[in-house]
Amino acid sequence: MSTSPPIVRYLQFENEDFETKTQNLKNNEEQNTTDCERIKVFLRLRPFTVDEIARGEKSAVLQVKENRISIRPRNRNYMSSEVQTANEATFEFDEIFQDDISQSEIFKKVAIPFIRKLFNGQNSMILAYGITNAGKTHTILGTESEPGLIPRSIDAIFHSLKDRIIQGPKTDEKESAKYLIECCRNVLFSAKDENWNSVTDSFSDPVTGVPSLFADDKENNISLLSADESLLFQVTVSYFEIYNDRCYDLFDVDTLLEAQKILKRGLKPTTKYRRQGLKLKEIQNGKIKIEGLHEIEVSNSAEVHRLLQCGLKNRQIAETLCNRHSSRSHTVFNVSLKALEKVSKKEYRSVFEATLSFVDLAGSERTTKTNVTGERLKETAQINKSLMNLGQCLEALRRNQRIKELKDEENSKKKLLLVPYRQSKLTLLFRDFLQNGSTLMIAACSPSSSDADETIHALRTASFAKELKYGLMQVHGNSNTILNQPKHLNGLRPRTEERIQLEDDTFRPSLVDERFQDVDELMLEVESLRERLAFAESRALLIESEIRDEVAKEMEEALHKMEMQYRVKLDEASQFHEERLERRVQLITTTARKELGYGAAHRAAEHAMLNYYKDKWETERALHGIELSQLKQKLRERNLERDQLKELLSNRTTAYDGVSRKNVFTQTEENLELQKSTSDRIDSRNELSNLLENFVDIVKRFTQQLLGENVWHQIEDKYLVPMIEELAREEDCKVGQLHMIDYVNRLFEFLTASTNQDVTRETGLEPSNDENLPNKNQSKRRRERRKKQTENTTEAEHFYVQNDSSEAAACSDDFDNSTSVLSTTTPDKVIKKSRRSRKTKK
Ligand SMILES: Nc1ncnc2c1ncn2[C@@H]1O[C@H](COP(=O)(O)OP(=O)(O)OP(=O)(O)O)[C@@H](O)[C@H]1O
Repeated sequence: MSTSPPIVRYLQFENEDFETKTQNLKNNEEQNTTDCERIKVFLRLRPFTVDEIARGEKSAVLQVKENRISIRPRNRNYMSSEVQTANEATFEFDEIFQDDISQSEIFKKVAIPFIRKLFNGQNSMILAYGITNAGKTHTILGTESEPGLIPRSIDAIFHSLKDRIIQGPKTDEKESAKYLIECCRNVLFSAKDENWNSVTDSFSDPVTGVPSLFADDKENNISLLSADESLLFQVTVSYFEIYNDRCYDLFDVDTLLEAQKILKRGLKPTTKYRRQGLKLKEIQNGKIKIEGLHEIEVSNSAEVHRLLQCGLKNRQIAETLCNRHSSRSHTVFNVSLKALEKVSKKEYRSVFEATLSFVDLAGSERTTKTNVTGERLKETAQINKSLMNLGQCLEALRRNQRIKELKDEENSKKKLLLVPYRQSKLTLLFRDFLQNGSTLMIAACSPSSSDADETIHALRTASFAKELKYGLMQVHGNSNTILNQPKHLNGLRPRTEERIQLEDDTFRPSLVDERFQDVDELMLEVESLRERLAFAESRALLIESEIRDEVAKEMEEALHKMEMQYRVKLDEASQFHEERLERRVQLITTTARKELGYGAAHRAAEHAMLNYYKDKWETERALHGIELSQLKQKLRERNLERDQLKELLSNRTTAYDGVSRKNVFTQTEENLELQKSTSDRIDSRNELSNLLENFVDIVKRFTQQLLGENVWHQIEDKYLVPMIEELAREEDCKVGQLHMIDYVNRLFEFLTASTNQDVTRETGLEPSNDENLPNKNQSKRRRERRKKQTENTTEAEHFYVQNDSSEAAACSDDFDNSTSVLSTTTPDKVIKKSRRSRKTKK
């Protein structure tokens, strides 16, 4: 069972205590000062892998002598002139670990001095650098059977501190740690990852008594890792990765929960998986803080191992779901110690805070060699860029350091190089370590000849680091930590400032450094402004799209409303027009029915009248025809009688002599002729006058009834009066008869045409084409009269007229028949004969 750790109450440092503590810590530090003067670079040569042996790879390592290594380049053309000439590249390091060195030896030589520094309140960083597949992860993390630096260091820390580890006050962060572990356990269990228990069980747990890696390791002499006996410690850990120049928290619970869901569906790459990138923020004195990074307080190494598994799982899920290649990111694992001193039973005061960072850099590789494309190419480019930037920073630092070391007036005036920390997140975060902190670099080296060129390039960069010396050793300070500074440690601030004051006696940064710092600050500000701008732009875009959506929605609603209104109006209008049309149809139907009845009666009367006059006309005409034929017959008989008398007379003349007889006969003949013509004339005139009277009477009635008073007067003036006058002038009764027949024919023609036109007007049929008709003007007048009537009529009347046209046409046909009968009874031959007879008479 675990004993509950004491609750810490933080107190302000008192100045006297602080001085004493500082002196003690400084003494402790002195023994390590020589180690910390410059960045140390170790080279670790890995053995050939199974694959390489299978491929029959040759070794690129020509020679390893003490701390020097010579590598044969694969392609000399890419190398510097020195290497080209010598056909080898030689590098010197602080120490070279051959391929047979064990993980525990590496731990002893590399990590133990840094754990000591951590206990003494010094920030430090262990950095694994090298090309891909060179053995960096193997060194930093190791495997289950061969744990690397991190698990061993954690184990060593907890083993050394044992029961001096205390728990801080309950914070949200602590709660989230428990939650994270729980989530992680669920994730791992759901993934049926059996490594979980086996990995965690293999490490020590001081509380539960699980044996430590170092429990029986007398050789390593872990007890050397001693910390001030009077101090208690709080341990926190954090884990993050830098992928495509963005920071991601590997202890992020949300991503784990998201992963948990995806795991249930089966782990497959998906575009829906999005991780929240963390922002870098500048805090006091130009320090960089990662906003939102989880720092989890831990009480035993088993807990840390679980958390480490959580982080690795998170990374693995991200790799799988984002279809990312393994180790394409830089990972950083931080272990932080807060040293506390007990001042009373329940009260503690903070002494220092320090962090040990383990950095596993992604391996550089040639894109042309691996033929990567798309997202993989972008990853590789980002990795190469950040590593190149790291190399540039190291080179710039080395050159600036050399200039400073010369202490020559002329040289010191030379322009110092600007160290490009801000060109990548990696160098920006490690700036303090590179400038001031205690750093150790492990250059992982592949022995394979196929990797020789890349190895040479990486080792050259590493060798730059080797030459660097720390500008300032910050003992017990927390200024170069890349972790967030907890608020409750504000009590340490006066002490830290005082320490910096002391350190200023030994080292005062040059004006150039200050200027650089200004530039750095400005650049950081520029970067933060850029980020704010990008955020503002994305926010503006979001707002714009929201507004657009809103406006579009409003417009859609308005249009819909309008459409509905118009629909209603349209329905109303169509209903109104339908009703109106119906009413009109009804009205027209009613009116038409009425008008149709009246029109039919009217036309029936007209028709009956016409028939009556037609019959009468026929009778009269037949009568006059008989009379005329009787007269003609009489005329023929008289002529025959005369011819007989003439023949008798000539016979008698031949029988008697003498002129006197002839003269007597001639005289008698003339007298007879005169007598005969006189008696004929008297008889015919009486008949003719009777005929004329009847005729005029019929025409008058007919015309007045059918065509009107005006037409009658016109006929009277134009035909009847001239006819009567001519007949009166004509003494010859026969000629008078012929004239009368002529007049009658003309009058018939006129009447026929007038009647046709009248009927046509009423029925809508075409008028006659006879241009010579005398009643043209009259017809026109009739048309006008009819038009006036039509204007006053309603649509119903038009409707009636059209529908009644057949009846009118039938009426017109009857009249045509009657007039044609009349016309045929007055043949042209009679007229021609009368004309001939008139001519002969003249
Ligand atoms: N010292 C060693 N002893 C035995 N095997 C090793 C050693 N170093 C590395 N290996 C093996 O070499 C392979 C590559 O190692 P590792 O994954 O650590 O390379 P890396 O540099 O981290 O690669 P990357 O940059 O791609 O992550 C692994 O299979 C690992 O087990």
